[in-house]
Amino acid sequence: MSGLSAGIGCRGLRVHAGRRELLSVPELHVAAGSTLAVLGPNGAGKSTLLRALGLLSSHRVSGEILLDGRPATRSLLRDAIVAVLQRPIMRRGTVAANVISGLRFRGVSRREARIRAWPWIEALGLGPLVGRDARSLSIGEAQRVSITRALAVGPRVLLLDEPFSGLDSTTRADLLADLRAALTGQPTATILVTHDRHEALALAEDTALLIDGRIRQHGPTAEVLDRPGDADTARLLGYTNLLPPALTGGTHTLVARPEHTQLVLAPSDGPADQAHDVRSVTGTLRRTVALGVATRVDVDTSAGSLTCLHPGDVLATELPPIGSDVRVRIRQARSLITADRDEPTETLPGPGDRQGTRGPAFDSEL
Ligand SMILES: Nc1ncnc2c1ncn2[C@@H]1O[C@H](COP(=O)(O)OP(=O)(O)OP(=O)(O)O)[C@@H](O)[C@H]1O
Repeated sequence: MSGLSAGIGCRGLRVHAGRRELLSVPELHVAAGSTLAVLGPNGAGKSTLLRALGLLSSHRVSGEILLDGRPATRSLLRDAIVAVLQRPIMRRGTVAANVISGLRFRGVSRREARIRAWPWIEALGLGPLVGRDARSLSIGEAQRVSITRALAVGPRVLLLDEPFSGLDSTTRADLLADLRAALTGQPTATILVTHDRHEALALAEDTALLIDGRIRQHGPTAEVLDRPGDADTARLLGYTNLLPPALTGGTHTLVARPEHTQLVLAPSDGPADQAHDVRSVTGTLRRTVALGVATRVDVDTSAGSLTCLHPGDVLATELPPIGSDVRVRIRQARSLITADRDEPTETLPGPGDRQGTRGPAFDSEL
């Protein structure tokens, strides 16, 4: 492999449906032994990218798919790639039969397949389920079987098309952790497509943000998730409050997460009233929604709407009436980075805010 980088990638990849360009990726490489998350909203082109990488697209595709640095053919890719889809497909028979079926499909004898699959069955905790009828499994169990089947093949390339999206949060967290552990040290190049930044954080060293068929940002996951480059990527990453200079009196557009944006409910809530203090903006209270674990408060400002999130239940008596003039305090915000990435990232720890301000935010999903 001298001079060629092991893994999968593409060069000048473009996908069209009729005249519409669905995807344009000038260059992408996922090295053997590493995981890339492709994070994007619905319709961004994530599945289009996976299908194109497997040369399985039904659309017009141009450019090169590279396997270990060389242009790949469909048959080379068929041998190299295993895909796990959003909905697990279980064949008739037991869990054990399903796990070995990927190897059997590739011509491995039943005996050899059992020997090779067993460490993966153990690693993914499927031991107690091996004798079960695979069609009687819950969706979480079936997805675990589907991932184990893929890993047992020892694929050079593993494509994961939102396999965790139908799972409850505990099942998803457990499976993500087990998969990450299982992939560690393996020579597999893995691509996870997802719309969930928490999955990217849990599984992938690197993340690419895909919006409208183009990669807007690409780099180490923690860095990409915490440094939105523009309003679209900020929204994708949970920085849904946009604070232009006209609103804050500052010099850069800032973005903030709802959980770092709160109504000033009492004077003791902090010194948020200095002139031009970017931690404080004014607006009109539009509505409040009790979410159980938090109270959401929407505020209209001269530059659009802001969402505030207060932990726990805020009593109605503590909240000003709808239509009141209110002040909103921004406890942490980021400057949108520019293309040259030299613009300073502005982080604003609020008074008494002891949270770390670097690194990805492990905030709750709203
Ligand atoms: N035959 C087609 N003609 C026109 N547009 C198409 C066609 N097939 C797909 N598209 C469009 O391509 C875009 C990308 O679709 P794709 O399924 O790759 O997105 P995605 O990021 O995987 O979305 P999701 O998260 O919703 O699955 C979408 O806007 C979709 O409407």
